[in-house]
Amino acid sequence: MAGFRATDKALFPIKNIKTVVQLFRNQLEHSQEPDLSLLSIVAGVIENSLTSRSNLQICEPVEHNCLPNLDLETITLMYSKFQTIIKNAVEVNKQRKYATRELVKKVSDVIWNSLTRSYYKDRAHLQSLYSYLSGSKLDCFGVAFAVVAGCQVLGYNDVHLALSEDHAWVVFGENGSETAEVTWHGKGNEDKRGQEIGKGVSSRSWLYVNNKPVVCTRHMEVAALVSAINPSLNSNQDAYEVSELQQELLWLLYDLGHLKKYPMAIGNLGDLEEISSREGRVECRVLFEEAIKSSRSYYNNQHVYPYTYQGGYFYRNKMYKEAFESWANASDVIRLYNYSRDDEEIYKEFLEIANELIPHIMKIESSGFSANTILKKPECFAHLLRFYDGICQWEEGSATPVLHIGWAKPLVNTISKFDADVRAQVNILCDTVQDGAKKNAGICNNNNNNNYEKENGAQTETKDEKDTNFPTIEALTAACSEKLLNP
Ligand SMILES: CC1(C)CN=C(N2CCN(c3ncnc4sc(CC(F)F)cc34)CC2)S1
Repeated sequence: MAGFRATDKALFPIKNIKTVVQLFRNQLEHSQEPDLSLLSIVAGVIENSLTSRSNLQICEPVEHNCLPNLDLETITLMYSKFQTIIKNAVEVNKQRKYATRELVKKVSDVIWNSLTRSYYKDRAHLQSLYSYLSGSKLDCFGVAFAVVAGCQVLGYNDVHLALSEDHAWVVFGENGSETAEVTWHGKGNEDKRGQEIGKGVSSRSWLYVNNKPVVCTRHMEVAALVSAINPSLNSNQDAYEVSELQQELLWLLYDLGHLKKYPMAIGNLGDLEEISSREGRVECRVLFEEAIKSSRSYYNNQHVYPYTYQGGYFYRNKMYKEAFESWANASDVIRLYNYSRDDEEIYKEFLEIANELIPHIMKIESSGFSANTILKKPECFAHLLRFYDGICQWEEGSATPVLHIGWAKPLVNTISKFDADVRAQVNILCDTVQDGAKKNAGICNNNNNNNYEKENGAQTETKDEKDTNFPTIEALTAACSEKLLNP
């Protein structure tokens, strides 16, 4: 059983970050299960008190990492309140070892029906049990987390959090073989709570990551609540103590091995390290590489965010060739999915890369001041083609279109910045067509006569002599723009 033990209570009143980390360490290293409701309440109290308007007190510089007084009374009251809400609402059949779909749905209903009627769901700081217990508000992730914490209170340790890159649900039963929706997703969509995770069309959408979600252990659920800590004070400032606490807790979880199978949490830690790196720790660049390795090792390389974490890092550090490669790798992931209306988040990600970040880079690079400009590098052109090709292939076979005229101008603008002699050095190789995975007519084959069948997208490599068998880049560009202009 989990629990708020004497060794934990002895740490109160908690006055600094070091002691909060100690509480998490006690919970994580103790043989029993870490107590999700206790840790979520503690993290939530700290976050909300340091990011709420009311508390813009200037911390005593002496302590520097000063925290609001976390006294035992406050935490115990909320901890008991959550236990009472759950235990009073759900009678437990002691004989059952595993949760049933009815039980999971019942816990989801208890949380769902106790939420404030209507509130701005995308607001920050709505992810913790503190938010639920003090304001009856939770965001989409927060509802799923609260359901898992509720099932832990009832003793069902088979119920675990399953995470895609933009959604959360639960697994339960023997070997976690059952799945259930427990929260909503996106705006204006009917919630599917109680249903098992789609086997149909939706399962081929990015939202369900081709059935390769991060299925959490209890310890990884602690990593999820820590990852969900939101230090933002407003749209351009963070509360220093909150992000420092998040960084310390992520390093604790990293050292204990609980981030190994959690690419996004590793990426979060990489972002925090880029902002303020810790002595004696690996460079943030290594963390972004580890997140990619984790996705490749455990999730069949079906996750996009590890590459956009890395691409964002390269972009911010003016490493544009490397950024192009990361984004092309992200595009190689998305090309095998079918775009569905639930995939807005990743659509916006690719739209920003294609129509904001890449054009910005092209503008800088063609301003003529950069000596060793990427415009002379055929591998940069190759990465860009692979990036655009992946988005085109993403659209192919999808019920919902991806591209529209708004994509065409920046795309053609970008491609035309590379001189013919640079473009000529890019050799487009075609994979043999394989069965099974998403087949597609690449952006180039419907407009030229060569057998430009491709599976998993066009491979490109730089080659010095021009190879006449392959489509000229003009044909490719024409194909691109023709496809864009007449979808
Ligand atoms: C490269 C980016 C644009 C930067 N931040 C990104 N994030 C992606 C989402 N984030 C996450 N970080 C840890 N765990 C999770 S679980 C989840 C889905 C939600 F519905 F539960 C999201 C998410 C953190 C921030 S992707």
